[in-house]
Amino acid sequence: MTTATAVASVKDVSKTFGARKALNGVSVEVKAGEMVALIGPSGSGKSTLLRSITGLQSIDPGEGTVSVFGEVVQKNGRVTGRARAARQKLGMIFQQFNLVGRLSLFANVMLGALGRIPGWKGVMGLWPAADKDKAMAALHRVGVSDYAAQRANTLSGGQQQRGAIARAIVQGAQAILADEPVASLDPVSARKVMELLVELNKRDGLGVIVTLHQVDYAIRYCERVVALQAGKVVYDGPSTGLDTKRLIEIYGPEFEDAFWEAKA
Ligand SMILES: Nc1ncnc2c1ncn2[C@@H]1O[C@H](COP(=O)(O)OP(=O)(O)OP(=O)(O)O)[C@@H](O)[C@H]1O
Repeated sequence: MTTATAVASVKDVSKTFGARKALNGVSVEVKAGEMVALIGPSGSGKSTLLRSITGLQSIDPGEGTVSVFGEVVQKNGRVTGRARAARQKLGMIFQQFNLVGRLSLFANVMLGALGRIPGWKGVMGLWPAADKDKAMAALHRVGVSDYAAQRANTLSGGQQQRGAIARAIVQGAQAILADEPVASLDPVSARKVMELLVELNKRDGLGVIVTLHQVDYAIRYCERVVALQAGKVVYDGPSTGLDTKRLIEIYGPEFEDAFWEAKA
């Protein structure tokens, strides 16, 4: 049953690329305040599922629907007019950070507020003082306020990713959707980013959906895990329920590679 407070409600969603079904009848609901890891072997459909929720990827025509915070954002294979407003409630974090490299970290974080600032003011740098304060507070919170004036492309990956999280905070996101947020980071930076996501979930009540290559992180940081295999949900339950047998079933020959940090 769909609840109005669900961050995302995905019902019977398929997505076909040519002859390949990236998603094959997927149904998942993530409630507000949950922190859910999406795991599965390479090509199992994790990113496609996340992109379908954000409306960046249209789903196959048919019965499948995607709702975000109670608004239907995909129906009959089409992204609806509600998707844009719903997306505003989602802070998106990507593997490659998606900051504007030539802009300062501060300006990048201010871009999170752009949805609320008339364009010309944003372009001229005439940010309202309250938003500037908010941006600095967000940078401070994620631990990179010392780098506010530095160009984003001169920052380390971990600093950039924390900046991207600050941008989501300034945006006023009610949930974070993170696609492989730690895949390009060293283990220490990766842990800091995962701890930040946990903190936003536990302290601020933000829903978090995070795709992860490394099962270690899913088990350590997320209470619920949804595992995909060839576009189908093959596990949806507590991370504590993922024993070796299950993981071998999910990953097959890639099983050992899924424990990236343990081997490092
Ligand atoms: N735009 C596209 N065009 C064609 N095929 C695509 C496209 N996007 C995804 N696919 C295919 O859909 C399947 C699922 O891809 P997806 O990126 O969702 O998997 P994933 O689980 O996120 O993989 P990875 O862990 O390697 O990032 C793959 O077979 C992929 O090649």
